[in-house]
Amino acid sequence: MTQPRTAPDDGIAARRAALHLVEQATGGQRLLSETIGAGALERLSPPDRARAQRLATATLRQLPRADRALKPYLAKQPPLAVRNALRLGVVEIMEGAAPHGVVNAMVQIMSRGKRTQSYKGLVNAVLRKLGDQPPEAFAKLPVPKLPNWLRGPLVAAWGRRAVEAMEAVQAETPPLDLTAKGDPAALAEALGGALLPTGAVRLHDAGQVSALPGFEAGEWWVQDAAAALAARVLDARPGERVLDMCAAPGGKTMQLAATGAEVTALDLSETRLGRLRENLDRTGLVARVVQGDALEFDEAGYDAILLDAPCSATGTIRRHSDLPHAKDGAEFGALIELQAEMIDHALGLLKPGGRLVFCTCSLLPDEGEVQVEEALERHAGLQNDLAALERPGIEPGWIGAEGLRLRPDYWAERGGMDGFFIACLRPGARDG
Ligand SMILES: C[S@@+](CC[C@H](N)C(=O)[O-])C[C@H]1O[C@@H](n2cnc3c(N)ncnc32)[C@H](O)[C@@H]1O
Repeated sequence: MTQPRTAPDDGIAARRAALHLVEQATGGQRLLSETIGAGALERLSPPDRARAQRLATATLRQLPRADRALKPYLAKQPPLAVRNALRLGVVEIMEGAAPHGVVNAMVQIMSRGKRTQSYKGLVNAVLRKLGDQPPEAFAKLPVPKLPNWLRGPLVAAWGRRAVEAMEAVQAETPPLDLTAKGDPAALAEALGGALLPTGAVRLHDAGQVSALPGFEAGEWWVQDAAAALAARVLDARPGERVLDMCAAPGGKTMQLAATGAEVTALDLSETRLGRLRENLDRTGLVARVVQGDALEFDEAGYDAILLDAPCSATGTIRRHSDLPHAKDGAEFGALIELQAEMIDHALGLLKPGGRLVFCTCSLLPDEGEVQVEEALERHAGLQNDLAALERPGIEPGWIGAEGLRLRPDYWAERGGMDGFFIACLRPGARDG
């Protein structure tokens, strides 16, 4: 698939860009963030960029349903670029787009590519037939299942019914969650959103984020309701020295800075720190930004450290539907080792009486509960402060023996939440 063009059109540029993203995920095992980071959407207008991302994410979310819907019409599989065009087309139709517009756009896109032009008749015929189907036919297709490499460990950890409930939430377009810089109730009212019990503001069908009121003025930032809880558990106070150890792009840094704490935001990635700086500029919040490896950072004496460690990100699949297609779990072992090293290093940077909040956006106990169990074994006197997890809106049933476990199927009727694990650790006299 060639790079997208920018001229105003009938959604052609956005759809071509979406196809490029889908092709990279399904054929190149590249996450959308990686393809976008490499400049895939740079030549598009902001609305087309948002549309391309939305289309690619929806297509990857519904891929198994699209394949089922297409199967009766395909005697043999066409090349991947054509298959992905059919998948994208059928998902748009499933989600209520006018079939003739989708068919015309896809036929045009096929006719522009050397490898695809001979398939434009097939694309035309198949999408027209699918466009004639009643929308209920798509709604009855089975809920997409997670791939076996991930489903197996999740069923072992949480049980089959819980995983099915997570898959049902992951099959839906997630709402947009915002964290307010000021009063969340006022923000919810201004944007017509719902104020969640934990203080996040939830919007359904929000559209292009940067076009929402208050974005330019930095009155809020996008942050999943579950992700927002880690900084709440840390409960930073004005004047405290706080280290955000893996900080970029800065959702939690902004929460910490908004408390009046003296925040240092550390991250290995200069590119991601660029986004953190933009976020601080937009919101007018202040933090000291440091680029570096957390394991080599040796400035000690912090009152509190937030360690939002690099992880499998398996808790974020409802927002990042590319992950199950682009990943296979091969690198998770190395991440689990890195998380343990980071916990040990962070404990050594706390001042006596300090606290470490460790969190990951993972559904795998190896990146959450097991990390805490093993840290307690490695560090004599280390305390697991479960009382710190009792924050407004956090349901008692979410708190386990090792920490706060959040899952996509919690608040399912409200649109779910990302999977997260959060724990608050306090070194004893013999540790730290
Ligand atoms: C889960 S993300 C952090 C999200 C961030 N806390 C937020 O709320 O916006 C993990 C971060 O760890 C960073 N990272 C990975 N390895 C690192 C290391 N050795 N030292 C510091 N940061 C690292 C990545 O660049 C990434 O930005």
